[in-house]
Amino acid sequence: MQQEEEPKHLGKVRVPHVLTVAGSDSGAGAGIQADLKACSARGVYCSTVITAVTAQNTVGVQGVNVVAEDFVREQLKSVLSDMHPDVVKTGMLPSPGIIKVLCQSLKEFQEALVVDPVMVSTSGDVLAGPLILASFREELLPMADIVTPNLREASALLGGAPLQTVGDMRSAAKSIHDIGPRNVLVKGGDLPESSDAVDVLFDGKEFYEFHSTRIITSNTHGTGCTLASSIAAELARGSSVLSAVKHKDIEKGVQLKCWLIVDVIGLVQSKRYVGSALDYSKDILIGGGRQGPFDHLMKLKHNALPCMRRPFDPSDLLMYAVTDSRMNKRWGRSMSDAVKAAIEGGATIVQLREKDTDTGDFLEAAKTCLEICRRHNVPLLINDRIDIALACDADGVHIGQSDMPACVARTILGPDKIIGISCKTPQQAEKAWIDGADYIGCGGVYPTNTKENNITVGLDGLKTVCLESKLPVVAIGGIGISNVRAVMELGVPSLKGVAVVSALFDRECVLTESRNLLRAIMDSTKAVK
Ligand SMILES: Cc1ncc(COP(=O)(O)OP(=O)(O)O)c(N)n1
Ligand SMILES: Cc1nc(C(=O)O)sc1CCOP(=O)(O)O
Ligand SMILES: [Mg+2]
Repeated sequence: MQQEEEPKHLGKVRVPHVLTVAGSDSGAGAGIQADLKACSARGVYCSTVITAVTAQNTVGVQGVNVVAEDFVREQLKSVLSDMHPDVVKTGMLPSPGIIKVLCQSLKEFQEALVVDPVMVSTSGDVLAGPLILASFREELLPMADIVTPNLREASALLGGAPLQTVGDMRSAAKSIHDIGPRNVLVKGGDLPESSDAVDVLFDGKEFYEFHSTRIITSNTHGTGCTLASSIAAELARGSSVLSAVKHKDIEKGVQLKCWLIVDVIGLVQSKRYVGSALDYSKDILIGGGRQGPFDHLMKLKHNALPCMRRPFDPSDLLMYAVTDSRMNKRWGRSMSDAVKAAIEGGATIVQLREKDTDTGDFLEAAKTCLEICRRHNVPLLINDRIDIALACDADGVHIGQSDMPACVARTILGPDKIIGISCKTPQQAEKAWIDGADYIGCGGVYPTNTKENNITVGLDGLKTVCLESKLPVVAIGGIGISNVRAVMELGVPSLKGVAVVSALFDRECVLTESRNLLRAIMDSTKAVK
């Protein structure tokens, strides 16, 4: 009997999807490249139909090569007929013919439409002439769910009178609405003499003003594309929210403008996102021109810090200092003072293990500790708290068997962060390896007062785990200057060092204890060789 074929979509999740129809920017600050990054940052898939290839950098636009209309049609057909995006977002549309082709395709497929009427680049280069303007007005705008002109574009769409006040923006929004789009967002980022940035939305009935603090930066290339893409992404994500809101309100018998609610929320979120990315990117340097790109994913600076993070090196586990807030309190020192002293005494890796510190205080202290660690090229891990590790961009986390599963932590933290897992058995060590951990902590080697109800595995238990482990091992639990030799002299290659809490931090002078312990570790490793 022939087996029935399993439906291809079974068990798969459909993800929100924006198609951008725009030009490529070789400098990657605007255009297709900005749209891809913005959608990715907002958690939405982005497909691309390229209308033109520009030679462009932070100085300006040096050249434009328009893609043939037929080939734009072919790209549109490929994406729309197969991938069914939720929203189409347009950017640079360099010829009336391309606008016509796009409008024909959109009529066939009926997706929601966000139009960013790109006419003048932020460097001042004109990207669309009068014929294109006419096509925008006559063909594309009447189909748009939302159009997002800046002051110059709004002025161009309406015959050229400059917009100088919020009042002018309101009138312009209304006049553009008369052309046919359902919503008009006039962006006032360039409005003269205003301390905050004001955007005006008109939905055909009411005006909404969105105020945000103006961010003083020259890294603004691609802001318009990014905002429009982000709005498209929010719309793509919101299609299910929309039906949920509708359903709830029909049940309550309340009349609500559902589309607008979703859209206004989406706009606020989009503006907030662009503001955060601009603020983050104020001090990044890419290119020598007047207007640089910004960092859509807000990650680039991490790699540019003076002490760059390096890949995990198992020999970092040699003397692993694990902090304890109660001990620091007892001895009247801050977390960062304790960390600094341990590092100066030779700690090769640090873990912040703070069981009773408030989240806000923990985060601030972690940032300070991270600066110290980066300066000394010592990795900093956070115990249990993946949120804190992410928030301060620590080098990784240490988690136990009852904490978040390591494979989930790996998904959240990505491939570059260090993940350590506590293991007491070879089976746990095997699972840690499968789950993508970088090292395991094995203990308690000796009884300890630092961790309540901790099972002691002894030197034998440690040795068994080390012999089976495919990952490097650090020993923990009751280890100090008096017994470190016995641990290190097990001489199993996977055993890379010892992790200690009280032997360093429940002492008067962390620096002295660290130096002495390191000397003892070094002596015992020499003895093993
Ligand atoms: C290096 C190292 N090894 C083991 C542990 C213990 O982690 P866990 O089992 O999650 O217990 P808590 O530390 O969270 O009490 C560790 N922290 N570090
Ligand atoms: C945090 C921790 N984990 C352990 C384990 O066995 O997994 S023992 C332990 C406490 C270690 O503190 P001290 O060095 O003061 O004994
Ligand atoms: Mg834990």
